[in-house]
Amino acid sequence: MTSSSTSTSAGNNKDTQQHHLYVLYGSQTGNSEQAAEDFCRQLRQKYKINKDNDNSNNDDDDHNTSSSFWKQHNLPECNVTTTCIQLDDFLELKQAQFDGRCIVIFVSSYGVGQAPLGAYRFRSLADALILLKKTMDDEKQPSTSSSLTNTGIYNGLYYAVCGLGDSTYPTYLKNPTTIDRALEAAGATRMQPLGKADAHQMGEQAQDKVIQRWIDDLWLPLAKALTTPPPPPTTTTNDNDKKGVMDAKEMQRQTLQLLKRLDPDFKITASVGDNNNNNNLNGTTILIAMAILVAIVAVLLGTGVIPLPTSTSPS
Ligand SMILES: Cc1cc2nc3c(=O)[nH]c(=O)nc-3n(C[C@H](O)[C@H](O)[C@H](O)COP(=O)(O)O)c2cc1C
Repeated sequence: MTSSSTSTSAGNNKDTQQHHLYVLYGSQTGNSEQAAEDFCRQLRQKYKINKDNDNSNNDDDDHNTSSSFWKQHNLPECNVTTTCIQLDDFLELKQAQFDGRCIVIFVSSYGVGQAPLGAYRFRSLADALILLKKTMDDEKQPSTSSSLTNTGIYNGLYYAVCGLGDSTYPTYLKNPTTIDRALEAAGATRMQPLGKADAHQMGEQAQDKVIQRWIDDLWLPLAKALTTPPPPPTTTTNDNDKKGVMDAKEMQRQTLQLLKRLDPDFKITASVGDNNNNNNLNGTTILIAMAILVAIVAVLLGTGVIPLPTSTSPS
């Protein structure tokens, strides 16, 4: 499936902050996809901005108080839009646009601890990020090995992963665990611990109940992450210990570069291509080059440097 849906938590007001959240999923039999969609639907209710003291429009849930979630928690009011999309579609169709500073992931394990449908590419990205981190750690001097380093690609990105699996498999939650660790290894900040929703459990520990509790626990850390002003951005990963925030465009560029290295067939659209790659001619550059060429030919013809073809009349 390659569909995505975008929705918003509230109407627009000029004083209201605007934030965008990608809700990503990888799902073989639909459980993670359902959880992601439920999350987006609940977010619209939870984060909605109520008009002050307007209780006339009573909804059938417990969130319809005169004070919004934001006010209750003393946070600046936010209009949060979400895009619910498969993990690999985020990389391929959205070209890894990390512009919202936050991502929330619902993903299962399939096969033997492998990725489910629509998450293979994201999993290979995760494996590569972990390998990159390991290589960096191995190269570090023993005297400094105690200080944590990361690849720095996702410094400044907030994330949370809810994993779905089945504890009867020896590879229980292997895929969500790998993705969770990879994002941390790349410098992203975990908003809350990995969710462990086990299809084998019943009662209070049943998969859907665990997912709902994980979602309920996320509202506040997510709201804080969305409204915390980011430190000044950096475009370098050289000094990882500085933990400077990576510019979103740079996160995107480095992710796409890595994906291209993992799979040379991976398509990077021209508009988000490698900034350092001068082979990326855009439409304007080509038009200007053509205009200059036409002007040069006109001058050469006008000055007689290039003779005009003489017409021969039929005898
Ligand atoms: C063929 C098959 C393989 C599975 N492999 C794993 C596995 O390796 N690790 C795990 O934790 N769960 C495994 N599961 C359980 C699923 O992850 C679990 O049912 C989950 O709820 C599916 O969510 P989804 O519909 O979003 O894919 C497997 C299930 C099936 C049917």
